[in-house]
Amino acid sequence: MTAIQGEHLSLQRGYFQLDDVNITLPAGQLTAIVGPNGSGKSTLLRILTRLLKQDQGEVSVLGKPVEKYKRRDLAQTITMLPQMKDMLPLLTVRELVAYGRSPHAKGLRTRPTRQDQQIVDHVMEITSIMPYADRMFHTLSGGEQQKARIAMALAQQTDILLLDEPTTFLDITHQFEVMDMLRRINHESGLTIVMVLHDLQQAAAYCHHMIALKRGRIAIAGEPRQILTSAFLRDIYEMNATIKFEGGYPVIIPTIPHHSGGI
Ligand SMILES: Nc1ncnc2c1ncn2[C@@H]1O[C@H](COP(=O)(O)OP(=O)(O)OP(=O)(O)O)[C@@H](O)[C@H]1O
Repeated sequence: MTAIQGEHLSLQRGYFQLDDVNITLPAGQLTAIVGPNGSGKSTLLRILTRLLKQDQGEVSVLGKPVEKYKRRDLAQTITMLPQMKDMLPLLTVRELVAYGRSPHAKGLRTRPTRQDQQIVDHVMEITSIMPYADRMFHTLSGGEQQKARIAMALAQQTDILLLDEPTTFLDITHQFEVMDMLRRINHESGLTIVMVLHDLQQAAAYCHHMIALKRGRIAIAGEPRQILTSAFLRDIYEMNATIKFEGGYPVIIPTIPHHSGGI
């Protein structure tokens, strides 16, 4: 089953052109969208979530054209967590997570229901942020903040979660903690998770499916361990490297030119 389908998507933004992109995001899987800086990853995510309108092409979400969704129905189906730098609200962690329930509020009701509270508690448990529930969000470390933001997105209880660079700015321990957590949630609940990632090793180790963009076009898509090759790195990132699998984990070994007199 397909979670999101984009057909012949094009958009001109200044000098940048997203050019006839055809994309299929499988339901119930972890998908990585990768590609060099400025290749159009965030632009594509924003089109897929109707935050940006394409010049041409169609997007369908769970088989239904995205423009046929009422705003509230779409917010109950799909959520996108933007990059971390975009958000620093003056709320407690619990208030922030509860904010994820807003698409489910009935009428003008602003007070959370008992069910809302149970969902908020549940997502704070599974993201291990319960100990910070009453702390102000801005006092948390980067890794704790990212888990709180993910909890807020999970509280929205959508079928599809899109994350723009969920591990950027995190130290290596927190990067793996977040990736492990997302894989566990996908495995346990079948939530469709789509992430823009810069770390190709993590993308290949954790994701079922990988889509690479280059200069506004889809360069290649497929099973990450199959497509992550030296040719992939040369064609898409213009770098020379070899790839080894150590204990099943892909390791990129760059070819570093030797300069006389260097280290
Ligand atoms: N509002 C805008 N006006 C003009 N150009 C824009 C606008 N927004 C984005 N762009 C350009 O579109 C291109 C693609 O941007 P986008 O943010 O989608 O790339 P990205 O692949 O997500 O990059 P990164 O990995 O650096 O986050 C970039 O060259 C960017 O400068």
